[in-house]
Amino acid sequence: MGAEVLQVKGLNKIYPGKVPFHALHHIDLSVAAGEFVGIMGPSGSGKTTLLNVVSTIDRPTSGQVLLSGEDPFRLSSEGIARFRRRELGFVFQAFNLLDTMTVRENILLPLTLEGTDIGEMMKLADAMAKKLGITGILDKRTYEISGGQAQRTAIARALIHKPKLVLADEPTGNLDSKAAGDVMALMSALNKEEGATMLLVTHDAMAASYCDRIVFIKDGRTYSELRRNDSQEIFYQDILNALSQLGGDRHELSPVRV
Ligand SMILES: Nc1ncnc2c1ncn2[C@@H]1O[C@H](COP(=O)(O)OP(=O)(O)OP(=O)(O)O)[C@@H](O)[C@H]1O
Repeated sequence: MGAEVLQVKGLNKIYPGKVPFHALHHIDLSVAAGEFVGIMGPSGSGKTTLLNVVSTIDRPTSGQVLLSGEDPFRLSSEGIARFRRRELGFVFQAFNLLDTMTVRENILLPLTLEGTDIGEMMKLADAMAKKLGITGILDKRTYEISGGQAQRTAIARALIHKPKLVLADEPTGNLDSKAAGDVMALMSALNKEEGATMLLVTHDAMAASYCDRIVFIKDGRTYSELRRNDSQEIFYQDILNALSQLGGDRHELSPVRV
């Protein structure tokens, strides 16, 4: 593990409104280079809010978010957009692929936007597709592929430009358990082999058990933390125990969103 890729310091987020809502209270969180960290907590605890602020989609009310020591919120709005495109990779529950494009074109999107040389792009796409086991579908359109293949495509797109940090919001939320396990195993392999630093939000203890460390949040505050020391099976049990201590009813901790 290297230097810290992400440092969140004393982060507060208050949603303004007739009745302002204090969604995050003084969050401190660090993610080291090469780490794979999961964020878990009951529904409404602030996980998406935290991910939105870390990903520069939303601004902190106070406190700091540093990515490799740099505060992106000091940039102009155009600068923030460029920073997000270059330095971050995103994987969403709904895949967010462009369905007028092929799998290859989707994977290449971050490089196309940077104007990378075409020959270089093709080489990178082929190498990334091989790692994710999607070489055979590179010329298909996204409506011709399965959910698991769509998420692998999204992961390839998130990693192709070697971002500093990959942010994943419920990446297994739309997948059956077999496809979810395959996708998490691939994310874990890319984390280990490529040294990709990853931050994952999930309700799913199975998905979380692929992480190195889980940070639990409750009511907008960090509540506890678990590190994986033993086998994945033991870590999975530890996560289930921590979730039951965290409280919330079964529905709130269920992987099914309504
Ligand atoms: N734009 C907004 N304006 C006002 N309140 C908001 C806004 N977005 C979220 N909230 C509130 O902030 C709290 C945290 O929401 P957030 O979506 O971050 O929770 P979460 O842990 O991701 O929940 P879930 O697991 O259900 O997605 C909730 O009480 C929510 O109602």
